[in-house]
Amino acid sequence: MTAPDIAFLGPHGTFCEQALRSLVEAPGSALAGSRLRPAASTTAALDLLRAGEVGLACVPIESSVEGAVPATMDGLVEAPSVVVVREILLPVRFAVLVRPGTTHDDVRTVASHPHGEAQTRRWLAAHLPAAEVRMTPSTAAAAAAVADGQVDAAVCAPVAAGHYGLEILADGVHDTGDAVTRFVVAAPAGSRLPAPTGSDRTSIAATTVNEPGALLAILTEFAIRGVDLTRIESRPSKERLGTYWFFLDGAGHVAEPAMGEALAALHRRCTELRFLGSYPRATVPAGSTAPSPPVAPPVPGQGTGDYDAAAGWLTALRDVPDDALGI
Ligand SMILES: O=C(O)C(=O)C[C@]1(C(=O)O)C=C[C@@H](O)C=C1
Repeated sequence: MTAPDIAFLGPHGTFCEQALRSLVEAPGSALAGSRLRPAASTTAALDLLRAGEVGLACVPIESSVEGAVPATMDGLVEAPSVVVVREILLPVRFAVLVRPGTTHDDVRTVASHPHGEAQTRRWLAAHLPAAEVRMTPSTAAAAAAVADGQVDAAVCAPVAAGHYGLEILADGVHDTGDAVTRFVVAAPAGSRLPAPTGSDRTSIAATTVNEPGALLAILTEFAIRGVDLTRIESRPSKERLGTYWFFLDGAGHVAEPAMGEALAALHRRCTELRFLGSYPRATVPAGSTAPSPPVAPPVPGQGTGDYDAAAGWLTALRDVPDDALGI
């Protein structure tokens, strides 16, 4: 199989590119040799995937400091469907980059991605209080804008300095230490899912009727099967005010009975249900001081073996020979 082209949030020098490279350049990666194609936004990266111009798209989905990336959440539920096949956790460290020779006093404008700005807001207020802050579609787009002379400084990844011929004015810039951003790699719906590893995550998006307890009923389908929910978000359905997509991530793989049964129950219960993928749970790379996300202990009686035993018991109850006594 030839390695697929992969779109990512560009231009070159984004955290997204670093995250993707950590996957593609890992020893033995099935993606070695993939062509990486920068896209102007997360929406554009997912559009390239939907248009069939790339086989995969890597986009940021959430930050430990700033939360969800709304454009990605919205992009994941659009039609035609896509599925997440990998997640990547990347510790993020920001630098302030400037054109060579620029000093603190020269900085009148500073640009970054909204998540970059949100993670360095207090630092900027303390160190560049007079600078006007502008938003760009990515942190590397901010670095490119500095190189073009459109702004004086960018809050971005230190690697962007090499891409755009910039200098580091300040490094290790953050308001909250040990920030981690989570990225996902999406494939067209119908792609073969990664096999269960024993430590997986499944993502779905669901809509439901507006009645008391409707969301609780969804959550209950996971709770009664011992599925640890790792994230819940809502986004407007965009049809009218007050209607939402609920995005849920849970520990487990759709191929496992607990998760599979929970999803089947949601299929009966929800107005709309989108399966957004089952993929291995990522951990923060070794060497980082940032902690990996917590993992809940397994719930007794809810393992695959327990489900198999229960299914066998039920089959035996039902499987009565045709000539057996009865009424
Ligand atoms: O702009 C980038 O470099 C990105 O990869 C996006 C992104 C994000 O969406 O959160 C990734 C990491 C940082 O938190 C800031 C920006």
